[in-house]
Amino acid sequence: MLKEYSFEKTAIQTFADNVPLALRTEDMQVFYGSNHAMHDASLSFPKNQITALIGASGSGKSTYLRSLNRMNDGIATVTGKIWYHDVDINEPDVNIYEIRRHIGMVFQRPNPFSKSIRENIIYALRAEGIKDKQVLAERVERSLRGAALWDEVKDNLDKSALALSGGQQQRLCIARSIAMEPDVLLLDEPCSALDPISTVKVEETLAELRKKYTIIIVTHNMQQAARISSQCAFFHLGHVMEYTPTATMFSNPQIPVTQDYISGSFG
Ligand SMILES: Nc1ncnc2c1ncn2[C@@H]1O[C@H](COP(=O)(O)OP(=O)(O)OP(=O)(O)O)[C@@H](O)[C@H]1O
Repeated sequence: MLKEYSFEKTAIQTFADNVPLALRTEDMQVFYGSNHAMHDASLSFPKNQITALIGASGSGKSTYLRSLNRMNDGIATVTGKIWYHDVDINEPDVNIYEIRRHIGMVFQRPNPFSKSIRENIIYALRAEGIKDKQVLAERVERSLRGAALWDEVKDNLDKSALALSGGQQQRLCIARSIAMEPDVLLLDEPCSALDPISTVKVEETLAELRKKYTIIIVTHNMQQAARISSQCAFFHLGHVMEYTPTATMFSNPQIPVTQDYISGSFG
């Protein structure tokens, strides 16, 4: 039986004024009808770092992540503020397509379009009005290199994306996201459908991408969170309970619920 923990006792780090932030939420609450799925989530995400969101199934990690680029529009009611630079992107009048250009998302299951590798990358760019062949070719190469896929596919860009392995497809989805040159990349358990070798490739890719992008990743895999993230947020039953440097979370968790989760008592 799951112990009851106090939601009053949390350990949430904030950052000094001189730490540049890519994104910040203030008192975010999410409701699916009458289900209050996320309570008072106030977190800051430093630029060019990887932040991992961890917690048991149903704790609200995806709900929180999806709210960051308004993917919950029409599905849930999200209140509170989501600061991207000086703009509260949770305001109804902001352009959500524009937001998603800056805050891209990669999903759990690789979901390439049923088109060629090249087309997967340039589809959205064309929709943005980029027509110049040279520019498109450069973006294809840059994005595939960024996602550490270029060497494996450069001679087969017209091959169907669906013929790639699962791990390659996921890196193609990352390439598709970074082709839009976002600032922030949200990843919802991007490795859960991948084998260990593909997982290592994706993790290496993320470590490289961090130099250019801010990354927020949901993962069930605590070893993965420990390997790749600078800070970690632990979610429990729709509450952010602890947000600390990753080394602290795994070696010296601050509150009982995190200690129990990390030590495998539940989840
Ligand atoms: N589309 C939806 N409609 C209604 N309720 C939802 C929806 N998505 C999530 N929920 C509810 O919100 C709560 C949090 O779910 P969420 O998927 O965010 O958790 P999670 O921590 O990401 O779980 P998992 O690790 O299993 O993906 C759960 O009670 C879930 O049933």
